[in-house]
Amino acid sequence: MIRFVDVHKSYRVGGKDIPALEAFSLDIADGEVFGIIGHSGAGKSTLVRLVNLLERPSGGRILVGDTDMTALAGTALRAARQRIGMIFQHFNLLSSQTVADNIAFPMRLAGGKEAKVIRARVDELLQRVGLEAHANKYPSQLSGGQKQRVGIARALANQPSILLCDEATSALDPQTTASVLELLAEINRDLKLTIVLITHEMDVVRRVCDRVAVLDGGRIVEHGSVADVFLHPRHPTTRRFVNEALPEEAAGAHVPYEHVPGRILRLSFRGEATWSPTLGRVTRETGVDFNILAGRIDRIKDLPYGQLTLAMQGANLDVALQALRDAGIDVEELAR
Ligand SMILES: Nc1ncnc2c1ncn2[C@@H]1O[C@H](COP(=O)(O)OP(=O)(O)OP(=O)(O)O)[C@@H](O)[C@H]1O
Repeated sequence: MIRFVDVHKSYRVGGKDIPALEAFSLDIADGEVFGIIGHSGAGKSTLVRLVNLLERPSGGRILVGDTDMTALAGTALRAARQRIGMIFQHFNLLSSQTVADNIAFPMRLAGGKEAKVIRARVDELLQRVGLEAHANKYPSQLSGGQKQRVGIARALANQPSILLCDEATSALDPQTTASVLELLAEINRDLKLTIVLITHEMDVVRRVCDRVAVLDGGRIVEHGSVADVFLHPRHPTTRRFVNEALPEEAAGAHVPYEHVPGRILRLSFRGEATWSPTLGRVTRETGVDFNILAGRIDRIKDLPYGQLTLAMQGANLDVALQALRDAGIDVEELAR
């Protein structure tokens, strides 16, 4: 568990304390992939760097498991940091060292391991990130995606229980982003490692995260399961992020409703409900008519979901809507 208790952070700039993060409390559970999304300057990097105390909070406490990180210094802090791996947007690899030496670096730094143990661990990590054939190359000979894989292998070297990802896919093209996110999801599943991932893209959150916090101007404005936040964003900032990932036109938001007869409703289906013919059954049983204005089926991490924007009409419409809700479908009225 990573626990932030009433944490806040200011930076001293020109003799003044400028707040970067307002007081917040947040729990991140063991083994989850937790996303932190926000625009530039929202405080994401500050938040993630508080976990391993690369930044010290101005107030409050940060607990990692039973350890109060804010109470640590010196050797104890270095030991605690070894249990927290980190990857970066620009990879931060040592350009004069080979891939294998970059991966071995944190183990050499920590000390106490024989060269052959380090070599075996490097081989294992190269295999995990799919870079067996590149051990003796230098970072400049690798693609961006391969560099980030080296960054991931290096972050895992000392068998951390937490992996912090600071905009880890922001410098990568969409296809490479997808493969790096897949690798992170696999690592989370196999190693039961907690991942804290910061990003400015909702699509990254949708693909890999279990829960998400939305940061705006140094405040957490919304947090919850990705399915809840993604399908029912409440705060305007969250809505903007979701709309960037799912352009509103695709959800039917710009259909001129005034010319469409009936009530305009958005139905959201999750999991099993995505595949069952509930809409057909309910409309048949209640004699309600519907017209599909927009729709999609996709996944939020491993959860299939669907959203349909419908114009519905009929004397039994309220009965039909209740039957849909009873079947576990979220029903939102967009216009009457
Ligand atoms: N070392 C620092 N000294 C002074 N101010 C800082 C420092 N680091 C960050 N800030 C300020 O704190 C606020 C939050 O910055 P932070 O880097 O955490 O945001 P961010 O959401 O990660 O943005 P980006 O995506 O651009 O990195 C910003 O106003 C920034 O200017």
